[in-house]
Amino acid sequence: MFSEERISNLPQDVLNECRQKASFDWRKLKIFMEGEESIEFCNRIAGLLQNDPVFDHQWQTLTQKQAEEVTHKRWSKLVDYDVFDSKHGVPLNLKKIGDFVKTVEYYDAGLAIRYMLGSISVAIILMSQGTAKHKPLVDALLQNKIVGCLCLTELSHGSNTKSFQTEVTYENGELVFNTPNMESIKCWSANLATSATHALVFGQLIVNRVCHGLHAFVIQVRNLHTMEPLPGITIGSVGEIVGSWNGVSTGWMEFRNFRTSVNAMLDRNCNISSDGTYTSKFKNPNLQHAAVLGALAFNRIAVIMKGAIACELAAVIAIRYSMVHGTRRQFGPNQHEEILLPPARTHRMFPILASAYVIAMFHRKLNDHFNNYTMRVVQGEQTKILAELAKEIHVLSTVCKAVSTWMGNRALSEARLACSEHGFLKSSRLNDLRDDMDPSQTYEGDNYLIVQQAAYYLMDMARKESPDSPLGSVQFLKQKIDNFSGFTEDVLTAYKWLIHYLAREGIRCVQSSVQAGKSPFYARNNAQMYYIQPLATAFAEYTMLNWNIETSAQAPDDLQDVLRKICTIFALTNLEKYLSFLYIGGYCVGPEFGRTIQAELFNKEDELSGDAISLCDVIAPNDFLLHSILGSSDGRVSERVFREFQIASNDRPEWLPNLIGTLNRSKL
Ligand SMILES: Cc1cc2nc3c(=O)[nH]c(=O)nc-3n(C[C@H](O)[C@H](O)[C@H](O)COP(=O)(O)OP(=O)(O)OC[C@H]3O[C@@H](n4cnc5c(N)ncnc54)[C@H](O)[C@@H]3O)c2cc1C
Repeated sequence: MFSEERISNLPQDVLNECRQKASFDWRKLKIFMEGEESIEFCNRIAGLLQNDPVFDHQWQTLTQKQAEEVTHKRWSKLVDYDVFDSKHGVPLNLKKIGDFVKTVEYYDAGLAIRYMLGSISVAIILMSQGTAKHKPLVDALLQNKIVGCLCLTELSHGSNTKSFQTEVTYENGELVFNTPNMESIKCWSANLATSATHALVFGQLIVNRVCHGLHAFVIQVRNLHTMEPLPGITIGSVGEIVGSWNGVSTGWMEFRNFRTSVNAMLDRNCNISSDGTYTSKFKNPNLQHAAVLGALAFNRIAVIMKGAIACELAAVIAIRYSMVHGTRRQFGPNQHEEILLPPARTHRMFPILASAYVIAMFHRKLNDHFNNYTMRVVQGEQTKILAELAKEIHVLSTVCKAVSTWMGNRALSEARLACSEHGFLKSSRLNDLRDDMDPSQTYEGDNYLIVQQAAYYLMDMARKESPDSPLGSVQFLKQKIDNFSGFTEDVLTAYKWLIHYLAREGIRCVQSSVQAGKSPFYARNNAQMYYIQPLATAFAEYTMLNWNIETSAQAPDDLQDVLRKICTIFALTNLEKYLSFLYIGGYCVGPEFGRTIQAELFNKEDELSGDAISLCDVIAPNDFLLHSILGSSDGRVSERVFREFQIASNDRPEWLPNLIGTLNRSKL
C-alpha cells in the first residue's frame, strides 16, 4: 500500500516558514497529479542515476567530442539498467515510457533525446505504419540492440515536407535510394553522425517512373560490427550545436544508389506487389501524405512534455531562489513585515508556475489518448472514427507543441532574469536549460508553420453545420456564444467567443484576398499574424485549460481550491494577450472586462503566494536531478553561490607572470 510518507521528506531549513503557509498537503497533490505508480517508478530511476558515478555532473562546458562521449556512456548505462525488462518483451506502455523519459530529461535533455529517438520513437512509427515483417526491428529497437534515427529534414527542405527530394525507386524487387542533389541531403538527424545503425527515412516513392509521394522506409545504415556506413551511404556530422544537443551526435546522410529490400517500406497503408504494382488504401494522395506524417505525433506529444518540464524547472528555480534570496534583496519593507514576494515578482513567476501545472496535466491526458489510439491502430482497427481521432490528435499535438515550447522558452528566459546576476551563473543551470529548450521551437515542425495546420482545421470545422471530434475539442464551435454581460470566474466563455471570432475573421480575410486575385498560398500567409496564429494559440490554451478544469474537478476536495487558482492564473494571463481582439470584435465594451481581468489576476497571484513553495515542491525533481545552486530544496542559496565562487577562485592563472611583467614594464 502506497502511503504519502513514501515521498521523501523535504529539508527542514530556510524554506520551512514558506512551506508552513501552504493551504494544502503537497504530497497529496503530487499523488493526485502523477499517480502512485509513476512516483515510485520515477523515484527508482532517479535513485539509479544518483547512485551511479557515471551520472555525476558538473557545470563545465564540454567540447562536442567530450559531450558525445559522456552522453554515449550514460546512454549505455541506461541500456544496462534495462528498466523495461526488455528480455521479456517490452510492453508498449507509453505512460511508463513517458515517465522514464521525463526523469532522464530532468537530468539531461540530450541524453533523453538520444535514448528516445534511438529506440522508442522509431519503434512506435514502425508499429503504427509498418506490418508484421517489421516486428523483429521493433523488438531490436526496444531492446536497444540497434540504434534508430529519424531522417526527414533535407538541406533545403524542412517544414514543407511535400518538397522533399530524396528518391526511393522500386527496381526488380528492390528499393534504390538517391539524394539527387546537395539540397536533398538528409540532415539534422539526431544520433545519425556516430551511433545510428538504422534510419527511418522519408522519401518520394517512384514505381514504374510514377512518383507516389512521400513514404516512410526503415533501412540499416551501418555495419553492426564496424559501424561503417553501408555501400551507397555517406554519413557525417552537422557540427557543434547549442546546449545538450551537442552530445546527441546529429548528422547528415547522402545516398548514391543505396539498394535494399522492398521490405524496407512501411506498408500498413500501401503496397508494391511482386509484379511492381503500387496500391494505397488512400485514393486521395493528400491523405496518404497525412498518414505518413501522422505517425510523428508521438514525438510531438513528447515535445509538449518538454514545454512542461521547462516551465517546471524555471518556476522551481526562480521561485525557491526568490523566496529566500530575492526577497531579502528587494528595496522596501523590512524582514518583519508580512510579505512573501512583491506583486511585480509574483506577476512574473506565478504564470510560469501555472503553465507548468496546466501543460503537464494536459500532456498526461493527451498521452493517454495517443496510447489508446496507437493500440487500436496496432490491433488493425480501420474505422472512420479512428481516422477522425488521428486528425484530432494531430491537430492538438501540433498546436499544443507550439504553444508549450513557446511558453517553456519564455519561462526559462524570465526565470533567468528573475534570478538577476546569479541567474547567469552556469551553476544556476538556467542558461543551459534555455539552450537545450530553444531549438524545440523549430524541430518536430517549426512553430510558426505548424500552428497554421490547426488554424485551417478550425476554420474548416467552423464552416461545418455540426463540427464533431472524437475527443470533443471542437464541439463548442456548434454553440452560439453571447457577448460579455458581466464578469464570472469562468473565462472559458471569452475564449470560446474569441475562437469563433478569429475563425470567422480568418475565413473572411483569406476569402477577400482570393477575391482580390491573390493565390490561396498568399491569402493564407496574409491572414497569418492577425487571425491564423492567434486562432491556433487561443485554441491550444483553451483546450489545455478546459482539460485541466475537467481533471481538477476530480481532485479531492481539499485540493480543489489551489488547482482552481492555478487554472485561473493560466486563463487570465493568457486571455489578457487577446484583449485587443475581444474589444475590436465587440465581445465587450467599456472598461469592466479588461479591468476585471487584470485585477482578478493580481488577486489570484496574491492568494497563491502562501502556496507557491509547496506547489514547487510538488513538481520539483529531487536536488540531484534539478542540479541548480539557486533552486535546491533547502533554500540555502547564499552558501551554495559562495561555495561556487570559492571553487572558481582556487586557480592561479599561468599567465599571471605575464600580467606582472606588463604592469611593471608600463610603469617605466
Ligand atoms: C536540435 C535539432 C534537432 C533536430 N533533429 C531532427 C531529427 O532528428 N530528424 C530530422 O529529420 N530533423 C531534425 N531537425 C530538423 C527540424 O525538424 C527542422 O528544423 C524543422 O522541420 C523546420 O524545418 P526548417 O529548419 O527547414 O525550417 P523551414 O521550414 O525552412 O522554415 C525556416 C523559417 O522560415 C519560416 N517559414 C517558412 N515557410 C513559411 C511560411 N509559409 N510562412 C511563414 N513563415 C515561414 C519558418 O517559420 C522558419 O522560421 C532538428 C532540428 C534541430 C534544431
